Amino acid sequence: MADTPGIVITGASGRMGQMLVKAVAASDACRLVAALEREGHGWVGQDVGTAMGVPALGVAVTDDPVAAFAKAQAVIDFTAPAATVAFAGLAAQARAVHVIGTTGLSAVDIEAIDRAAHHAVIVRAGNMSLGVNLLVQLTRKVAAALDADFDIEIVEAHHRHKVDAPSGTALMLGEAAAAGRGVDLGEVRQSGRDGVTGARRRGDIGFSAIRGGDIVGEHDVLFAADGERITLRHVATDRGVFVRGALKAALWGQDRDPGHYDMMDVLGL
Ligand SMILES: NC(=O)C1=CN([C@@H]2O[C@H](COP(=O)(O)OP(=O)(O)OC[C@H]3O[C@@H](n4cnc5c(N)ncnc54)[C@H](O)[C@@H]3O)[C@@H](O)[C@H]2O)C=CC1
Ligand SMILES: O=C(O)C1=N[C@H](C(=O)O)C[C@H](O)C1
Repeated sequence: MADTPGIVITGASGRMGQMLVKAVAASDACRLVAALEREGHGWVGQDVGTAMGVPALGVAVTDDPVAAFAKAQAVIDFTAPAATVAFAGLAAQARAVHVIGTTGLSAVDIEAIDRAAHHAVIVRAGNMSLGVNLLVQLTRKVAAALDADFDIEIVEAHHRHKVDAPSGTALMLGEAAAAGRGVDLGEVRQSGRDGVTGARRRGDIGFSAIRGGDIVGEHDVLFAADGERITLRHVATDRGVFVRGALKAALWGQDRDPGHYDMMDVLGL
């Protein structure tokens, strides 16, 4: 239907991109208006459905973000940091809602996204699933209830293709644990122990990353004290949980005031 929001999917050939293209094309609540890939990608110019090996969807893959965003009310973006920063500026110029799932963003990247959010709605989260966003809240509460006798360790596991560590989700959980404890994560973050590291520093928040096979995404927050342990765990077995969250965010963002939002805002948590 022409009056539903038009959506662009960036990184259309990616693991998330392909699932998002299919979900938008199948939805009654929005329309697929463009599928974007990087310049030189073999899919550019082909129908995105045909390229994915499903029936044609009547949308050719493009490498022109300006033309694609001009047709859209929302851009759903699971690509890579440099692309996402560029898309934030272009989506803001087009006044399209920009849903950002990309992880591995630096502090400088996030500042650039903040600037774009003065002009348009941006919803950004290292994890779009309902379950993880609830786990973030639980982590903050448990960390606030316990003192530093409980060592906090965050363990994440992902597929062999993932390029960033710790995962965006692990960092969300670490930020929540630090906030619950009333400390700055930057002061207590401990990533990548190797060699003679010395004993654990009281109050540190540790991160460990496992990479292998086709693991979709698993996160444990461990609170370990003398004589007892608590583990909070989320296991994603299907990327559909991220797709559902991203579509929800794209629709939620319509007619909102410009700003940099997250999935807590979208889910009302
Ligand atoms: N927030 C969340 O809930 C989730 C976040 N992610 C994040 O999303 C990102 C993508 O993940 P995957 O789909 O597994 O990766 P992928 O590598 O399968 O897909 C990325 C796609 O982006 C495309 N791309 C890169 N630069 C581009 C550009 N300049 N213009 C257009 N397309 C470009 C690539 O060609 C590729 O097709 C990662 O940062 C990942 O951590 C993944 C799943 C859930
Ligand atoms: O790269 C992935 O696959 C995922 N990335 C996100 C992250 O970095 O936390 C979310 C999810 O865990 C899958």
